[in-house]
Amino acid sequence: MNTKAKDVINNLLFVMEYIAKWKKSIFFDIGIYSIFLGLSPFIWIYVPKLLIDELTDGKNIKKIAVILVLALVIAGITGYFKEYLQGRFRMKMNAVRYGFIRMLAEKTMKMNYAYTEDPDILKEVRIALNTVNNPAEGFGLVIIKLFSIPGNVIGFLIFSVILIQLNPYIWGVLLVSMFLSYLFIDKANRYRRSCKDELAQEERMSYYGSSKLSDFQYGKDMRLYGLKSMILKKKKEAEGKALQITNAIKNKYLYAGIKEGVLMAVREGIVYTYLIINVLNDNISISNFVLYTFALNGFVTWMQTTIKDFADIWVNALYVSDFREFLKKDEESSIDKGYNPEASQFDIVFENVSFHYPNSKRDILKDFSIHMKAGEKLALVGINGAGKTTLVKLLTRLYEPTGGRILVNGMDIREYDLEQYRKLFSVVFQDTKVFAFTIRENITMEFETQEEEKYKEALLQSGINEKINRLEKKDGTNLFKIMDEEGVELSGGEIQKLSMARALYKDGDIIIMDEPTAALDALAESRIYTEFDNLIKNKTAIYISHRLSSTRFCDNIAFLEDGELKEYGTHEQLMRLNKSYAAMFQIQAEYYKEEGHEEQ
Ligand SMILES: Nc1ncnc2c1ncn2[C@@H]1O[C@H](COP(=O)(O)OP(=O)(O)OP(=O)(O)O)[C@@H](O)[C@H]1O
Repeated sequence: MNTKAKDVINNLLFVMEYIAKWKKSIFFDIGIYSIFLGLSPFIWIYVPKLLIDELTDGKNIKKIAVILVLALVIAGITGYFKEYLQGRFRMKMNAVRYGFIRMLAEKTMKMNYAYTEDPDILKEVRIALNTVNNPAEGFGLVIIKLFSIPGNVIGFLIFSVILIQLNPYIWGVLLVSMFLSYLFIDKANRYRRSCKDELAQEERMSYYGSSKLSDFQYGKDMRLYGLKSMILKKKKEAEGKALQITNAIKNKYLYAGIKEGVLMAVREGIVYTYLIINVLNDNISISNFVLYTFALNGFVTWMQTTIKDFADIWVNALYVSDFREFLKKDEESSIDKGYNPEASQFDIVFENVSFHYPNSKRDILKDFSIHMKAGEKLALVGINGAGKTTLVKLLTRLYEPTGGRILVNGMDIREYDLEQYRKLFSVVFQDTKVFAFTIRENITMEFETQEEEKYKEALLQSGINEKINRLEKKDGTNLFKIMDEEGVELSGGEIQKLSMARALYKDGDIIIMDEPTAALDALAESRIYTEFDNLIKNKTAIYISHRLSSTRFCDNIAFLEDGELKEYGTHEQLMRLNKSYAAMFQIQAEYYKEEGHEEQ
């Protein structure tokens, strides 16, 4: 068996495995539906023959009426059940498809974070999404075809028996034409599949454009910088290319259709000539002529449907490969040994750590070493782009060092169970993201708040309670108007307070604050400074800030320059050293004196 056929079979087994897991009853529905589908057309093949026989020979009106009524009742019942089963099946098919969508979403979340900025991987995400998102493609189509193929095969076999009785050669002609039809459709299907990467690329650009145009968070920049026309142009260009690709695909199917039409003319010509000659020579009765013509038509329709079903299931089962390939992508923990970081305090060691981002050769960190004792509060300072946030990303295992290692309580952080390890951290990011959920949900990140007291304390300590108290629905207010027209938008400072509340509620054992007060007003900032010890308690903490006055309440200061640790010590030691840190501090102090804010 060639590898493609093996892939198709493995993929079908994969889909069936999950159907069995999530919606076993589908198999029962398939069985019943197949019987109805396979047998129902025979009513309309045999009924005309029986009627003609009765009309020409028996002429028994009662018998004719019984045949007709029985046929109509059976046709009505089978028709109803077919519709009913189809409707039921579609619902179940969607339930299974949603399962695969969830599987994809979970995988994307577990995927190595570095992949999220790799354009090739993003294209693969798009392709995998296409495989699950559209019910008429990929998984959806495979499941639908699994539903109809058995019935079609039953019908095909019964038609074959009738036709072989007529003439095996005629049946042979039909089979050959069926094989040729399959080749025509398969060629078009293969062409469509060969376009998937290119199409996904253009669709991604088009989707990016639509999502940004309709995302009100981008609205300000777009309006003020007149970005709308540029984005629309890029989107239109991508859509134009996508249309070109889909048009070329459509033409391939059109061409397959023309070839199929010619084939049909030849096939029908041969078969009808044969039948007519036999009727004229009295080898076939008129009622059998009718039976055979109906059987022929039925067989051809059946054949076409079955061929299309097989060709569709073949190509769409291959799309399932894209999805499965994506599931195999590296997850975040390369040497995860599943250790649980159990302790009440944690020390952190960066040991000769070097790092460059994927797709970039520039070393952001160079041989960086530092030792933070358990409970130590470290201020990380340096100019823009020095590598401070990158250090945090490495410590929280969003990226892995390209050289050296990071130890927490003496163990290489990659050996910890990732989920348990991440529970250690309460991080306030510079660019915290909030979701279109309630304020409470945005803080607790839980469906139902687990610790009410801790939650209330976090609201108070972060200062976000003042905003909440002014809202009619308090912390039940939704953010943004995307889901709720009464939703609110928070200011930059309020988002920062929310982010602080989120970190405090999480109550991680290691606290990281990356510019936590950059958007806060002077009062809110000073409250964070005075409350700092109370907020951090005896936990290990990293505080990144350009406001050097904030470094005063940290035990040590690490001054980074160009990815290297240039100065390290207490504020007094670095001031005595009188180098870059001291110079920076003096400049800020001067400014504050001039502005009339006495810093020291
Ligand atoms: N995903 C990325 N891919 C490539 N380069 C990146 C990426 N993220 C950051 N960088 C680069 O890494 C360097 C260090 O960035 P980082 O955010 O760590 O600096 P920082 O010291 O926190 O700066 P700031 O004070 O402005 O916040 C920057 O030059 C930045 O351009």
